Amino acid sequence: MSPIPAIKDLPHLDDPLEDSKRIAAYRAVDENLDVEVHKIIGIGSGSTVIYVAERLGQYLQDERFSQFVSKFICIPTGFQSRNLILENGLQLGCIEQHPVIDIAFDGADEVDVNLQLIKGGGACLFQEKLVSTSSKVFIVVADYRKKSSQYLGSNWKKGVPVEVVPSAYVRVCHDLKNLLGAKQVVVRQGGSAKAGPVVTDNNNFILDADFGEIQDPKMLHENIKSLVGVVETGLFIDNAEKAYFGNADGSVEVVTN
Ligand SMILES: O=C(CO)[C@H](O)[C@H](O)COP(=O)(O)O
Repeated sequence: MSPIPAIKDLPHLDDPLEDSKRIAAYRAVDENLDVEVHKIIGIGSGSTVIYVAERLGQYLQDERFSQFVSKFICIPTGFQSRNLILENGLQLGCIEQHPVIDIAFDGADEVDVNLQLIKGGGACLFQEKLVSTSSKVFIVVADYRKKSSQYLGSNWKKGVPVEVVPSAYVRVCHDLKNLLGAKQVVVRQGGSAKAGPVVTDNNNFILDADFGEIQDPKMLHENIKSLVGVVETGLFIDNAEKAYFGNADGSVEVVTN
């Protein structure tokens, strides 16, 4: 057993960007987790949420909190998230058994002033949305680059991620361009790690649809969702309660809805 490291005493990591992710995640956990109340915890995906799971692992090692945290059931948003839960000694659960989650933490690709989000840069958007919309409280953890300068699409230039059923991808590409006005739609590729498209944890494809700056993310989400073949969009609407943005100087900006 060892007490949770105090944030002010943490040694710097090799990369200041990593410091900013870690400080956002640690602060988000410390300020929002109530070990006596929260029992079912959603754990998102990406490089920032790694530090959320790490912090929960530290709580588990602290004798003041261990009896509570050892009983937490953590609900993953995909393969990576599942491994984070296990690697940090936390109990893994599934959303079929726990459809109501007390609190969830996840990263984001861009966050606007109203806490509307673009997510899905890691291709986990469907399960991330399932978990975040099943949570009583949803907290976003991000580094400073994710804070939108104005509209969604100002910072994240890769387009809105859209998860589609594989047999429908050509039809959805067509509809995104011709019905909804996307400037460009690409089928996300595995790159050097895989010839051909990325296949999600749900065996679907991801389309990245460039709509430029998005003035009405709610309407765009609803329009995309209405297309046949679309499983889910990476626009997370009216869901996040707070966002923690870590800065390179070690400060954290907290935005609340
Ligand atoms: O939506 C996601 C994965 O689908 C991630 O949460 C998002 O890409 C942010 O990742 P990171 O914390 O690495 O910046």
